[in-house]
Amino acid sequence: MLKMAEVSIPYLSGAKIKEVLDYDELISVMENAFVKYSSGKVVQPVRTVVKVEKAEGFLGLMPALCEDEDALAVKLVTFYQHNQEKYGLPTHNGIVVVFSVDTGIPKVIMDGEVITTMRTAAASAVASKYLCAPNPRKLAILGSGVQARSHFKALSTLYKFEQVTVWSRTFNNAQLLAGEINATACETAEEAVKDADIIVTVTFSSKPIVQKTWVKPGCHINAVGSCRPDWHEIDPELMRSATVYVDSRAGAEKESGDIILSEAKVYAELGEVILGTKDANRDKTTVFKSLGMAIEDVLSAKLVCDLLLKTKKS
Ligand SMILES: NC(=O)C1=CN([C@@H]2O[C@H](COP(=O)(O)OP(=O)(O)OC[C@H]3O[C@@H](n4cnc5c(N)ncnc54)[C@H](O)[C@@H]3O)[C@@H](O)[C@H]2O)C=CC1
Ligand SMILES: O=C([O-])C1=[NH+]CCC1
Repeated sequence: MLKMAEVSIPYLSGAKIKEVLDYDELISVMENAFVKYSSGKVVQPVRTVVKVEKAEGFLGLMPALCEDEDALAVKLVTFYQHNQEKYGLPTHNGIVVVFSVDTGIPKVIMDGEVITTMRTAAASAVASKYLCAPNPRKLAILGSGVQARSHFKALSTLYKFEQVTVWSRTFNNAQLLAGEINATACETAEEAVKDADIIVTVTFSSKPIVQKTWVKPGCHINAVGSCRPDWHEIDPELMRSATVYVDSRAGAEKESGDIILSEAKVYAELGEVILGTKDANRDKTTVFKSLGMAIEDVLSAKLVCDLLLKTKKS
């Protein structure tokens, strides 16, 4: 067995990861991540976040261990909301470091951007699968960045939508995305969400972008932005009147402005619904408040290792 000083740690690029990951497989890996988390099989402290005042950015430290899955890793991720407009760079960047559970020696370092992009959308797909009413016809996407695109792809693996609408702060960006995915660009968020069966909120807004009176009763909302305690994307009235599901109660209580500012009650973790210990209120308006969990990254990274190491050997 090699000692740390003798190890040369391989690096897997985002391009390599993109070649091997697909949404079908990731959706089932995310389902397992939620189950393992909500059955107490995961050691995962709430994310440590360092604010980078100068750039209005944040660095998040996200470790997790799941002995059942022989998986120990940490994601280090930055979210710098002005990167795109200032530098033409992605707003989320990072790496995942995978360790041997047995020896604690780092095995692989890999890009964290592609994993973040894809696993977040796969997580929302799992939430939609369990929480939305049967046969959703209309999808509304609020936001037109990286997650807007990945959510469209992930949700399209589960559903054939008759109508997809896009709203973005800048109408031109909504049009651009709508052109790519054959959707309708809307001038207002109200118009976009009208009669939608599934709504995805994927912006950096710190103020609500969707109001209770605009949404069809019984719709399902994947609320994916607003990962700070003083940011929210969803109208507090809507939060209080919906059945609210989260990825992690501990994370939601500390990090989610949508929950903290509205004082909405969390009904269940998504993992509890999958386990069957909490109901999926499909006939009611449901919100899945996603903050992102380290175990999602850890199990995604394990999948990448399995796929790429297998590919290498054959
Ligand atoms: N829950 C989770 O696991 C994850 C959540 N996120 C969050 O999802 C959101 C979207 O992420 P990406 O698509 O990667 O970012 P992005 O930078 O690619 O896209 C952001 C979108 O938000 C819009 N936007 C920015 N400021 C806005 C404002 N004040 N009002 C309305 N729209 C605004 C931009 O125009 C753009 O359409 C972010 O809040 C991000 O932190 C991202 C990764 C994981
Ligand atoms: O889970 C994650 O990686 C993130 N959640 C919000 C910003 C990044």
